[in-house]
Amino acid sequence: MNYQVVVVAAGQGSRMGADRNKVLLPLKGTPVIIHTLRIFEKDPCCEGIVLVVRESERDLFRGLLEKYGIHKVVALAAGGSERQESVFNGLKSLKSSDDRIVLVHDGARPFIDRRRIAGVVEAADKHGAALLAVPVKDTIKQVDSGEVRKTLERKSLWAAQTPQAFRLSVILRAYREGADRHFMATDDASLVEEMGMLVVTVSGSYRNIKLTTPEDMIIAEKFLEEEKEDACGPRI
Ligand SMILES: Nc1ccn([C@@H]2O[C@H](COP(=O)(O)OP(=O)(O)OP(=O)(O)O)[C@@H](O)[C@H]2O)c(=O)n1
Ligand SMILES: C[C@](O)(CO)[C@H](O)COP(=O)(O)O
Repeated sequence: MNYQVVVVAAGQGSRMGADRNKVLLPLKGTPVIIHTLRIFEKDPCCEGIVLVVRESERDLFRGLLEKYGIHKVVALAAGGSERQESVFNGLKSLKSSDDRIVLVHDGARPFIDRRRIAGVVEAADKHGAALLAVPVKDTIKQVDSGEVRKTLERKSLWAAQTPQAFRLSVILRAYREGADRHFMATDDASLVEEMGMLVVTVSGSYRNIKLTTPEDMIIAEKFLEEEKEDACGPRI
């Protein structure tokens, strides 16, 4: 099933502590964001990409798209001070009918695969809203000022990933209502949940990491090495 995708790349990358936007950092010599965009560029079901970037980096991203032959980006939308604002700007830039499926994906997640993209698109077509998620591996504690307040029951806890997929009418309404009510969320599905609508999960991958801190870059380089070995066979 065809879809369009909003890819957000307008963050500060403060937890990465790099000298630039973390999605511009190189992985095996190629910017993180290009690794991410290539997946959608090569997916025949992807009808178009809206890329959300900081105004100050608009020309830089345009140059990268040209250099690496990313042709499916149909619009560059303006990033905001929070991810939620960036996503909303991206959604408003989409030219699509209300019943079509749209994905929202973090530019900092370059290890998504087409099978899982198809799975979350299909789930959104059936239910209206879906996200990739994986069971948490650690025990999660609710802590206040260094004191444990509660240990959450791990078997019901899942870590949300992206892409998150929605019928366009559903996610646009969720973002508009969230803005009207000044409801802040760290992911997109939360805004749909806030409306009391069903959101379903699709099994994600532990490889679908969000590059957030420097350790994640080390893991990402290793993932790329493995992908290269798989493609070309193990090095003798
Ligand atoms: N105002 C923002 C904040 C985040 N993002 C994007 O949302 C994704 C997930 O956000 P996160 O990992 O938090 O990125 P940063 O906000 O850049 O990181 P940090 O919180 O460490 O500053 C990233 O691809 C980031 O570029 C965005 O487009 N606009
Ligand atoms: C959307 C997300 O990737 C789901 O886990 C996550 O909430 C993004 O959080 P961030 O602080 O904007 O990276």
